[in-house]
Amino acid sequence: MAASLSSSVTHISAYAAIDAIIKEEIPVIDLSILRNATPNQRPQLIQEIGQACKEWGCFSLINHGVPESLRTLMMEAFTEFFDLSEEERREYLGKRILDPIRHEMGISTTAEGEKYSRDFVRIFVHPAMHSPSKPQHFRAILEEYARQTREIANDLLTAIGESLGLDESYMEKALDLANGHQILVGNRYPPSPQAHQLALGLSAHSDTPLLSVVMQKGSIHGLQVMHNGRWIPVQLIPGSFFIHTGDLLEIVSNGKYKSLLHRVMLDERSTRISVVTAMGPPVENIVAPAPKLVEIVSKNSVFPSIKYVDYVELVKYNPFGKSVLDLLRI
Ligand SMILES: O=C(O)CCC(=O)C(=O)O
Ligand SMILES: [Fe+2]
Repeated sequence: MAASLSSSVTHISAYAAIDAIIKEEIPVIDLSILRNATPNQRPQLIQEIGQACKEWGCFSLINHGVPESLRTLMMEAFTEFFDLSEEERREYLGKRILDPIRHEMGISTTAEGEKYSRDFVRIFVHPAMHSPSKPQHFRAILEEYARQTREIANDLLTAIGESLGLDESYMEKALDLANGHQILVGNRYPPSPQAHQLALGLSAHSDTPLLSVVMQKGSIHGLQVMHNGRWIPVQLIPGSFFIHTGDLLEIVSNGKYKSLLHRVMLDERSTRISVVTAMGPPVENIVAPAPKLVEIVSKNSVFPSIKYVDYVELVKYNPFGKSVLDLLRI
């Protein structure tokens, strides 16, 4: 009896363990299916995207249509940028938050005193296109990569709007995505042997814009996402993009889709490079909860209206050590 009881307990706990693993699998969305869906097929896909945004705030995107050759060229161009001499990169160093090209290097410290180490270059690529002048072909590659990833972000934002019950064109029109503000960031994280006692590449944060599209080089994983109170390492499917929600989407959705909290851990032996592009409305636009969601979801606005640039300034100069979304929440 005892034996059979214990074996059935083992059986149940094995299933529970499998269940836990399944539950922790980041959702996968196939963009080609969404783009080619018939009107009958679309609602199911919209629902899957909505569920991924609500439960996870992120998903892997496969069959996205960006050729692997372009992704590789973009990675190589950022790698070459980081390999330029300090002298050559100096003109972009440490300027103001709204400068079109901003480069920073080395170790930073959070408000809580946590140290983290990464080099990055952040470039505004739309509606006005900017690019460092080196390496030589950077601008052409950047322009094409930005265009293709912008199309992806905009298609997904339309679908996300639909998943919130908004009209098909709400996101595009209310947020003026055709003139939207797109940022491209190249990140380089150094290896960190245990003896250095430096574990973090980027401290826990959420991204400001609506939606982020992440690509990483090779299989050096380091990105982690907060899910149900735990940090989950992201194992990127080769060739996929990793998509996640940002603060402005949390505002537009009136709190229904939370902005994803994420961080990056350093690898003991290898340098990791990632390229992140994020899409927002034009920087002078006012961002507010969609009126329909205020009526349907809560009868109240969870957030006040705020100009995108003002939000960016708040994030940059926030002295409270608390997320700006939490400070704004009504
Ligand atoms: O390196 C990554 O995978 C993510 C970087 C990131 O979170 C950011 O640039 O905001
Ligand atoms: Fe981020």
